[in-house]
Amino acid sequence: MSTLELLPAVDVRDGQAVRLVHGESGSETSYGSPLEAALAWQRSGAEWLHLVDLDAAFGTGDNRELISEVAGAMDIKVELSGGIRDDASLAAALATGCTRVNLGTAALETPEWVAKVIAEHGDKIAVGLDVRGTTLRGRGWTRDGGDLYETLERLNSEGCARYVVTDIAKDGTLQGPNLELLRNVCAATDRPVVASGGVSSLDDLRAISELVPLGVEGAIVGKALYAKAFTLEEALAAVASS
Ligand SMILES: O=C(O)c1ccccc1NCC(=O)[C@H](O)[C@H](O)COP(=O)(O)O
Repeated sequence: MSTLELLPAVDVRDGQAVRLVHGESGSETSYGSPLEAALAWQRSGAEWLHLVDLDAAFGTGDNRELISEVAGAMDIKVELSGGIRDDASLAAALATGCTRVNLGTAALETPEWVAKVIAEHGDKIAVGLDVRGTTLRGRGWTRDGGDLYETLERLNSEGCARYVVTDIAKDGTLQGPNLELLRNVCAATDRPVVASGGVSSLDDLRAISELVPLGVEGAIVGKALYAKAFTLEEALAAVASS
């Protein structure tokens, strides 16, 4: 069985590495320099970095130069997310040298553009399915954007390579991942799924690892690492032996 990939998260707001609760603007806890955080995860053995420009996601500006600096400093693969909604922001994201980008709002608001860039860029494009219940949320998770399973069916038919699935109710809460949601999404697609939101313990990571045969490829871990619930080295060892 393949090993679950781990993607430690660096979410950037106003130049700082932060974690939010339920993705809500204003709920930030700050964890200092994004570059230092990213380099620390790399030193600890990460193969991936999940890098988010929260200001771009919320429409409160952007951290484009800093994001580019962080991505450029990495020897590991980078997944870039936040505010990538048109040709200019996609070009800027890809120019960082990142391995892939996550589109969120655009998949809900400009589906024709998303179909076009999926056709052009293949597996450099993932779509973030950020849900409350089964309702998708866009614009920094502040606006409803349609039904999860209808959107998934459309994206499957357009050739979307991969989904990053977040239960907003769990995100940043250390309450454990929504395993049922992950199972349901895996049942509705044959594309790989990256789980995001709520990981609180090594047991959570072991539980997500059990979904690898169903199609879960990776897990994003944010708050638990910053809160020192476990180290990244411990997490990598836990998934390697699952
Ligand atoms: O990814 C986005 O575009 C985004 C937009 C608005 C609010 C939050 C957003 N992302 C948050 C993340 O990707 C978190 O890093 C990730 O879900 C980790 O969650 P957790 O392990 O619960 O801290």
